[in-house]
Amino acid sequence: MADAEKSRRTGVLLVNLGTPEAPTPAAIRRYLREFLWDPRVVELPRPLWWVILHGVILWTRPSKSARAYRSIWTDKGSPLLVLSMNLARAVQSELAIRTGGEIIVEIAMRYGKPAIREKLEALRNAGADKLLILPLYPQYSSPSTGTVFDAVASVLKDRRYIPDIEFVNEYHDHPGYIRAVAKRIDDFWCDSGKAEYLLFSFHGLPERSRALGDPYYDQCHATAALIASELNLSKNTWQVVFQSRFGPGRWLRPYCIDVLSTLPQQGIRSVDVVCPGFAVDCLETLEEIGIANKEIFTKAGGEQYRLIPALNDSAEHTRFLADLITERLRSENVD
Ligand SMILES: C=CC1=C(C)c2cc3[nH]c(cc4nc(cc5[nH]c(cc1n2)c(C)c5CCC(=O)O)C(CCC(=O)O)=C4C)c(C)c3C=C
Ligand SMILES: [Fe+2]
Ligand SMILES: [Fe+2]
Repeated sequence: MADAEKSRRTGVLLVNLGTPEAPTPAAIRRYLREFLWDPRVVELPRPLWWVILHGVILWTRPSKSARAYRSIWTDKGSPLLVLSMNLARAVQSELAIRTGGEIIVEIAMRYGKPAIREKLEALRNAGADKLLILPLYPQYSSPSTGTVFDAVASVLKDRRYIPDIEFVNEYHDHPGYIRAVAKRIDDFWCDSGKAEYLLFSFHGLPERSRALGDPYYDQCHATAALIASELNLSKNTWQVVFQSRFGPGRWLRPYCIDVLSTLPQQGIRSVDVVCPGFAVDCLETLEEIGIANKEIFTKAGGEQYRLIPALNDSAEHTRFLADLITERLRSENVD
């Protein structure tokens, strides 16, 4: 390809969290060592956290998590990785139809493989001199979105030439995203009937992050309210909860498990749970929400409990992300 032709290409890097390479304690230990050492993920002073992480967490958590990962692992690997790769392929095809070969899409994981460094190299080698970084987190938080920026900056720090860069830091209220999730829920209800109550469950965050200015809590509430309004849900039929608490401190509330264990006492026997903070299904949706929390609700007297799948590589998700990417690239050209 001629150089002039090459230099017109834009590289899109989709980034998700990352996942262990196998559902084994050893692989999970390697994954957690990298993930939990990120200062945006655990903000304790380094020497203290090093002792806790290496002295306690990495000895206890991997075998417990291995059981959870084994319950959701597929023939092709971890759902988070498989579904993220399928989604990236679908977005690449959609953009190829819309723009020819002008936009190249890659998927990287913040922790583990495929690494951000490797995929940024691949985009450079493919002739992309303009980059759009799109973390697959609809709501901004420092430990999810913020750390993607750190990782990209750390790769580019070693380069002489810094490409033109666009960083999408959130899309929590984008009308296309809201419509896509609302349609997902509506399709689920058309196929399988509607529960009495809908829980919007988001990954938790330490309460302290909110106090320090992280917009995550407000953005989660805004996303849920917009979806509820798109679906015309009445006020007392849905609520926002937070899941996946880690460690002993106070995290964003109400906790999903607390609400699930009290709903049956309030006469609510059937619940659907949707997770609009997760672009694709993963351990936190499939195991924690889909399996473990179902048991909590049933034990408390609940009768019907269902997890509504994430957008994954659906046509609605693919089209929305392709729209978001083209909008952002177009607005960058206009400015
Ligand atoms: C919105 C996205 C996420 C935020 C915010 C987030 C914050 C956060 N997470 C932990 C600790 C753990 N998270 C784990 C799994 C996990 N977390 C996210 C997303 C967000 N995390 C996803 C998509 C997953 C699933 C990964 C997969 O392989 O499918 C885990 C590991 C699993 C386990 O052992 O339970 C931990 C640990 C903290 C401490 C934190 C913010 C401070
Ligand atoms: Fe997490
Ligand atoms: Fe979890």
